[in-house]
Amino acid sequence: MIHLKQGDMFAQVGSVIASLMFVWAMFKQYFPYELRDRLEKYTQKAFTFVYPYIQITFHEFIGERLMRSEAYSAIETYLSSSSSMQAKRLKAEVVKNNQSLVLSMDDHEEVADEYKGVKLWWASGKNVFKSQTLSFYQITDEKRYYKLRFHKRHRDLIIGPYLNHVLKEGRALKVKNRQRKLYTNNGSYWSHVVFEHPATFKTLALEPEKKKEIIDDLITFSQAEEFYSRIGRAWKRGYLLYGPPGTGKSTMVAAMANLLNYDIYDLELTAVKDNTELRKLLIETSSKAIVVIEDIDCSLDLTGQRSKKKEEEKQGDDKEQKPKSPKEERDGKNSQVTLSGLLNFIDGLWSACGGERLIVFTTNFVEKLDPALIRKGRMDKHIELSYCSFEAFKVLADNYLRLESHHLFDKISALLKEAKMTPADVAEHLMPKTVPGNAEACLESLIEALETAKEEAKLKAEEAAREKESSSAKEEAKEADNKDPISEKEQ
Ligand SMILES: Nc1ncnc2c1ncn2[C@@H]1O[C@H](COP(=O)(O)OP(=O)(O)OP(=O)(O)O)[C@@H](O)[C@H]1O
Repeated sequence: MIHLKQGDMFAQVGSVIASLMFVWAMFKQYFPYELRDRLEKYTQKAFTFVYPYIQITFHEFIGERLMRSEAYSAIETYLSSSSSMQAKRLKAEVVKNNQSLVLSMDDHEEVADEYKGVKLWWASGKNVFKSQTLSFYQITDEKRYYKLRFHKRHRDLIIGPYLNHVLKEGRALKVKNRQRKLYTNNGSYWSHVVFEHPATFKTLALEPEKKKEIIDDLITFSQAEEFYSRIGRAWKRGYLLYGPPGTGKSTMVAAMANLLNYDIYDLELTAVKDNTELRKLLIETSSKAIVVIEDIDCSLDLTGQRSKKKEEEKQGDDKEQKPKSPKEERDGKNSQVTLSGLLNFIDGLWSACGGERLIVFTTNFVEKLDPALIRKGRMDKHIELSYCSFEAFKVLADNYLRLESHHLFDKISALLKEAKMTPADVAEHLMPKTVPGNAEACLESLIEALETAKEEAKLKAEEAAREKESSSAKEEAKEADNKDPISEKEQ
């Protein structure tokens, strides 16, 4: 308490001195130059001696390119929590898809803060510049700043731990309030929309143990900044999601982003001209992001590029390159991104810029991918998403029909073991077709579809067995024909 009163007293002394300084600034021109210089030197000394406060200014813009300062915006967010309680004039900003309001102090307001029993003051202000005159209009430019004032005896505490605390809190609040984005690239530029996919791990149809393992892995990653820096690795992790179409690969990417509160950069590789453009796109991604390349096997002709190249070299294939067909052009075969460019994108020197990034590839044909692309260290975790199991079905039944058990579940469990059906197909049957929904009708429709799928699978298996039999009979006949007639005679 005494401390705070002392602080207030100093603040008053400070403001008297500041007024004197102002008067001095007005009248100093009437003094001879030499005297003025000396007077100024001694008044500065006296001022710092009497005025016991340190003042730090944080400008809104920094650098030659006038980038918005990260520290300024973290301070702005930090102060939004305390200033809304104290300041009388506030600015309002709507965030999170128009669902919440963030208040911050308006220009020329002052609020007090306290850290470990030490009081300090934050003031907001702005400088207005008249930059250009355009016919009748005067263009003005505003540059805002925050000023932090504290007693000089607390210098070490404020410059070190307190400012770190402000920046950390401010960044954390910003992440909490931010509206997440879904980016896509148009050539070498990212454009975005607000990311609003509702998928979560709770709604994802997957075996519980597998789900838990993935969630634990993701959370461990997101909290492992220190670990990654200790072991000297860039703070990023690669996920390869593979499996047939409709097994939830894209849904899982959305669930990952929702779990970790990350943005998604959906990279359309076929629209990227070359490796340089790819690197530029990578540099422009922020941290706390998932960079996803969907259907990587179709994106570019990267599959087994190395082995193909070797084969060509062996054959001494020096044929002239054929002109590309319109389909090839459309499919992005005109992109000059190479496998090595993509490998560099994943774990080259540039990949460490930004940090806290997941790189996710999805594919239906994992066996087609070049092993170098998916080796551990690049794609650290390989996750297979497959046909719907009974455990996965139970998640869908709970989501779609609010059913935890039903007398038809046993039948469905038995059928799912024999018939292959993707979660997407199962989900389609569980979609209510009437209002109000009829759960039993949905389950029966699923059973019917599973029985058909089972029948089809049986027919396919029989046909495959017949084909195998006839081809081995053909092989045997061929072998008999090729047998040496002399050795046969001898026998
Ligand atoms: N495991 C799952 N859990 C919940 N819903 C799923 C799951 N798999 C598929 N679905 C549903 O099926 C639809 C298609 O799924 P999704 O696009 O994620 O599959 P995919 O594996 O990415 O397919 P593709 O390989 O064709 O891109 C989704 O809208 C989702 O509702």
